[in-house]
Amino acid sequence: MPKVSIIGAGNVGATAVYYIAEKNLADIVMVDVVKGLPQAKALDYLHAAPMRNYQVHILGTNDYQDIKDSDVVILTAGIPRKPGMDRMDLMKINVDIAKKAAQAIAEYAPNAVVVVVSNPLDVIAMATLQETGFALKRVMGMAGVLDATRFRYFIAEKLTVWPGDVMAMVLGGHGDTMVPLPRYTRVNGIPVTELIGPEDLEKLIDRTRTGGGEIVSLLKQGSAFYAPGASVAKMVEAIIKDEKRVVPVSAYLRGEYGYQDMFLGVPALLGKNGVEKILELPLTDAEKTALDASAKAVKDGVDTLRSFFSPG
Ligand SMILES: NC(=O)c1ccc[n+]([C@@H]2O[C@H](COP(=O)([O-])OP(=O)(O)OC[C@H]3O[C@@H](n4cnc5c(N)ncnc54)[C@H](O)[C@@H]3O)[C@@H](O)[C@H]2O)c1
Ligand SMILES: O=C(O)C[C@H](O)C(=O)O
Repeated sequence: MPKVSIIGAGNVGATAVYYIAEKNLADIVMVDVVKGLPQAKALDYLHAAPMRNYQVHILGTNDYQDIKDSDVVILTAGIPRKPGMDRMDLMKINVDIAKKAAQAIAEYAPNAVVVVVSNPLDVIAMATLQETGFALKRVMGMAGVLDATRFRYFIAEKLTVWPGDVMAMVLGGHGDTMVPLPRYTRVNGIPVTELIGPEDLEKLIDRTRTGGGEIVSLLKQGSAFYAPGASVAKMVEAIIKDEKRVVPVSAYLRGEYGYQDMFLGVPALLGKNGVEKILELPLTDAEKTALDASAKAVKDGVDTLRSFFSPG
């Protein structure tokens, strides 16, 4: 049985456990700094095993050593935002948490593929890559799967069609500058641009961009976790089953789309080795301009990250 470890047994971490266990994908280890929390959640899940036919084991622990030899490690440790906050406002606290987790991952799970979830996503992915020293393709961020499923849902709701029939692509950083791409979005093969007019489509794009924020303002404290947990499980499945799925992933770029030395959401082929290939889509001038703006927002975040660690 493959082994998946989830650092952070909060809302996203524990929800990802649910989806992974429901599909019997892997043995799961949940690590958290809060004493008793991961143990209680693991036990609670195991109590459901007879009814839900779980064949996987679930361990809750405060000891990073238990992630030993994991195939995949998911990093969800960190604080979520509150209404009025931008994801970048979480950087200082979450970078420190991510660095500690990354050191433990490098020590105990040196062969793992790492999926970063903590925000600001594309910046924390960079910090995790630096701290683990892992091969570039073995560290990635989860964002595009979530942003695309939101776009898919909003389109399906508008058209009253089966949500699974909508396939969408969202590129860029995981912030309000993300770039949903209607030209690469289809309803069972039909371009969405044939089915929804430009004005209505623009409204759905805006709602996708601010989809996380909409939930933050409704919840009042904390952020989304059901769809994020399901997005994590989809990526875990693609990796451990070596599915070679094409999904938007925050991947380290070395010149793709014209960007260097940064994580950004791009379509990628996901398999047992991590990000096995980055697919470069032809973009119109308007799409590229929007992606440039999104990349700039991420780059500014990475510059801030560097300033935290520069001497003086
Ligand atoms: N990438 C995305 O699309 C996406 C989606 C949703 C949430 N997020 C981000 O994920 C993060 C977690 O969100 P959440 O709703 O689960 O928050 P949460 O507060 O419910 O859970 C976070 C957990 O991390 C734990 N933690 C803190 N420091 C730790 C450490 N050093 N080691 C292990 N565990 C530690 C906390 O005790 C807590 O249980 C936030 O930063 C949030 O912004 C990202
Ligand atoms: O919006 C947030 O802060 C959490 C997450 O990034 C999301 O998109 O739901």
